[in-house]
Amino acid sequence: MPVEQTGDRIILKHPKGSTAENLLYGATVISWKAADKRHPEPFERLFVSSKAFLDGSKPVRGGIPVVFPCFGSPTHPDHSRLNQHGFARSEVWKWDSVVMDNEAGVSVRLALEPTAKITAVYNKPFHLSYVVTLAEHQLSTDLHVKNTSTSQDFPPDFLEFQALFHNYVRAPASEVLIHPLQNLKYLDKTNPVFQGPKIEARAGVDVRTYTDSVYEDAPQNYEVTWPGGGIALRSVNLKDVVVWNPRAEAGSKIGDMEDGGWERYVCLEPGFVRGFEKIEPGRTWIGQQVLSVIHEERRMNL
Ligand SMILES: O=P(O)(O)OC[C@H]1O[C@H](O)[C@H](O)[C@@H](O)[C@@H]1O
Repeated sequence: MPVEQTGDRIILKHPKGSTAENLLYGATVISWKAADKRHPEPFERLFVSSKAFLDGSKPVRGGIPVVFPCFGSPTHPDHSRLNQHGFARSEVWKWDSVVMDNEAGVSVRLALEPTAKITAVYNKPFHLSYVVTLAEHQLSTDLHVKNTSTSQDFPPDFLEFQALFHNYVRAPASEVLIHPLQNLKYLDKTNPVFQGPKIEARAGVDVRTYTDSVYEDAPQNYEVTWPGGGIALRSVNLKDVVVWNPRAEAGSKIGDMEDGGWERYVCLEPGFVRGFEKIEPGRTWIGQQVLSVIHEERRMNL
């Protein structure tokens, strides 16, 4: 069976050998295994901390948590009672359907609607659906956000939100380079005194020191490479991108981070996180990303 649902998770298997695993909790992708031309056996492409909680008691430290409707601490009045990064990553989503099941891709849809628990902290009408698609060398995730308000009032009952895919890309963190981010404006969240905006001077961005940078109006087409491997990331409607690695400086203070875990991943997170996306009643917004295996050695010349 290309799609298997066990109690709390969904397993996708592509006929060419790649696999993915999705928890209903947070709709979090916790595993994506894919081969490349040099390694014909599929291997893990995402990082999940060995100390991560997978039982629904805490957002998963790793994989691809879905951030909605706020990124970081809430700044919008509609989000004032929410935790950091919102509720989508810490609610149990519903299984919806198999969207596609052929050589082109194996694809499933999960959904999240207001529950009493959500409404107690976020009283806005919405419907989320999340489509995860596995191809031989690719994983795509699409978040559909619908404003389900039927209000005819003026001004309209807008749904205002931020959204982001918090990808923990498994990689030798001390050796990765991410590009193209040069000349982009970014906020440096590691700096308690002056966050910016600053301008990125580097052709290839590394994470050898504690990094938490929010790039604005980015190209939505990136590569993270290291000697012997890499992942390409393309996004749609996610104009910003965050690069995060806590290193020991901040990582050693994260309770569910395994020792030295920061050496084994870089977070490359496409999102709409500067300002707010705003949709009218009845309207749907779609944010999408495609993660692709890079097959050949593609080291930047810096
Ligand atoms: O610990 P979490 O709530 O999962 O957040 C983990 C990280 O997420 C993003 O990358 C933010 O830019 C960071 O500031 C934050 O530390």
